[in-house]
Amino acid sequence: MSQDHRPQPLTNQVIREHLASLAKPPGSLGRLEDLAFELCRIQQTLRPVSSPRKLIVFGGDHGVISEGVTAWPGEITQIMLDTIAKGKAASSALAMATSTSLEVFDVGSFRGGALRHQGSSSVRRDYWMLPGSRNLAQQPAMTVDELEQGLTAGRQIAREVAAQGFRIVAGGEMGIGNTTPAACLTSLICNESGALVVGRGAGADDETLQRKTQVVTQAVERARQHGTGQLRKQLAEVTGVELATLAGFFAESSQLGMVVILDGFIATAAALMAEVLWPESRRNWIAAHCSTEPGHAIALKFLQLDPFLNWQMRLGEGTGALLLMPMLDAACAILSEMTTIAQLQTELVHSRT
Ligand SMILES: O=C(O)c1ccc[n+]([C@@H]2O[C@H](COP(=O)([O-])O)[C@@H](O)[C@H]2O)c1
Ligand SMILES: Cc1cc2nc[nH]c2cc1C
Repeated sequence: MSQDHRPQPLTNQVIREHLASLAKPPGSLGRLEDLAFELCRIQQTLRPVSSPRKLIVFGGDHGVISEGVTAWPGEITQIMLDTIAKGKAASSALAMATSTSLEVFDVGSFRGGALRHQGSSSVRRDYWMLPGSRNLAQQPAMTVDELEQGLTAGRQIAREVAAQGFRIVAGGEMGIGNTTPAACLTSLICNESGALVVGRGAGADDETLQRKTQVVTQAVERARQHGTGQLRKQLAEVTGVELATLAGFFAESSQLGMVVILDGFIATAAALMAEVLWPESRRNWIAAHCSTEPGHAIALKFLQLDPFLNWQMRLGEGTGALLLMPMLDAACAILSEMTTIAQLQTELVHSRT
């Protein structure tokens, strides 16, 4: 009889027993043990790695800003993408501090098309596809074909990153106005009211918040009219270019076996889209933190992800994901360096003889 030589999957039980066998009271490293567990489970080894790692920041603009849903002008998207690539933004600083590679893609800023063939910036524009999404208060933000193009671009970028040898990836975003489509997607997918998922984004005042809630509520109502059998049509109504690309990136990164670190509210809204399009993509995801945007906790609960940090952050750009990187190193270190309780018992016996 021929024997099956395929490697047996590493079960959750084996991982738990291994963590319990290390030289400490069982469970005493708290959430660090949960993080170590996740790395073992995803990488299917008791000696996981936390590097090499890379953050991709995806940029896009949003036609809906003409409704007055954000405190900032759209031009800031482009300026911040350049600032991140030049090493002068929060994400650049944290990527440097955590030994994480960083690449910036403009996939849909208003002016990206005009800048596409200028080689002077380190922002990549080879996947640029649209001068922003359309105003989702008035019409579908994207066509189904455009949504598909965004998803495909994100999947292609994930393949590039995997081919470069990265084992841990994070996806971040930069897009003035993008908490509006993120709130729409969260409301639509998690079946929650607009009022519960809308927040102040990058600093909306009371009036802006009220307008934004109305815009989100109405757009989601319109999207729902397509019916659940028309998922892509529903999503295209209320999404954005960087969100679509992120969704493809998250889904394909899982498919390729990389560990995916999720960032804030917008990144998680893109992850929601990936999960409904490619169910079980979430198996390779780790939620770094919970943003102060009220929709974020709702989206994470839907994905059954328990965030590791709660640092009252709401910046985006992948900053929350970057903050978790040193903790991934810590989780790998306990697994590779610690001795076992069994060893302590042996030493105890020796010390008594
Ligand atoms: O990551 C988050 O949780 C987060 C929460 C609020 C705002 N942001 C960032 O702020 C921008 C969107 O805010 P807004 O108000 O213009 O929709 C966008 O560039 C995001 O990266 C990010
Ligand atoms: C300055 C600024 C930086 C950002 N980074 C991510 N979103 C942002 C929004 C603003 C406004």
